[in-house]
Amino acid sequence: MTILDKIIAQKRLEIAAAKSEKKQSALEKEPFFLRKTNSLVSALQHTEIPGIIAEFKRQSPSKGIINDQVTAEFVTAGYKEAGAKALSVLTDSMFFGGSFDDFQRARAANPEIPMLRKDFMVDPYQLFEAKALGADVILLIAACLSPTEVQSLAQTAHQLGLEVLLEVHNLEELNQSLCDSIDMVGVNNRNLKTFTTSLDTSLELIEHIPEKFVKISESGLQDPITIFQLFQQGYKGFLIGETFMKTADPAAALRTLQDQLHTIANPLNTPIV
Ligand SMILES: O=P(O)(O)OC[C@@H](O)[C@@H](O)c1c[nH]c2ccccc12
Repeated sequence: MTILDKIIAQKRLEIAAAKSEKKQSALEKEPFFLRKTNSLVSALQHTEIPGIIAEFKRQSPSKGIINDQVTAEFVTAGYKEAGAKALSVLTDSMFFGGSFDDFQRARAANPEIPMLRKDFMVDPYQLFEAKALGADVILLIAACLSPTEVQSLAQTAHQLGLEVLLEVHNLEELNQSLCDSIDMVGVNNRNLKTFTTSLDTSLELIEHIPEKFVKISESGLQDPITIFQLFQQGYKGFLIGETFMKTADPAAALRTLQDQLHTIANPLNTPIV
């Protein structure tokens, strides 16, 4: 059993429990359910420097605890202030230490920015949950869904006004799971079996992703020059968690990266004396 299998098995148990506690019809009555969402596609489409999607991530199966000293509202408000184009907040508790509470606190602190509910989505009920939490975007991971499931979850997400980010790790997943109902393709540089990250994944897959999808590179990103190279290859968004979260002040780490990206994009923009 791979770690992904374990995560999905646990997720199905959690979903069954959640359904018996709160019906889908009750989720539809929650205050955020009818909220108009913020578009990640529009936020990334016309960006002149790499668009950073800054993630709030307390822990991961590969690294254990990354940061347990900070709150979601403090970090995400700092991320926005530092120039993040969007936020990603983990809601999986068992493996990533996230929670609905983290998501809601981040949402309340940042009403105007696109927010991704980062979790393992396998059931339409979770899309209703995402909407009720105030999410704008959901993630569908090709490695744990059949192509038919990707398509039907993506369609339901669209009916709820949520945008869809499809995550792939290799060409096979890309070819099998890509469909018209998704908005963005995220290439995950992390191999889910070995947990190692290789940016070659992003470099190799880019030419196979049709023009119309906004492209996002995910995981293991740190170096501004590399991020800029991927941007020049066609990636608009960059999903970054650990690089920021492993520091005492994640928003300050993002600010440094944003400054470096601006300098690379505009090297002559130094004051003339
Ligand atoms: O912390 P990193 O290496 O910057 O990676 C962020 C993000 O890409 C990663 O958390 C992630 C990508 N896809 C996922 C799916 C589930 C949980 C987490 C993830």
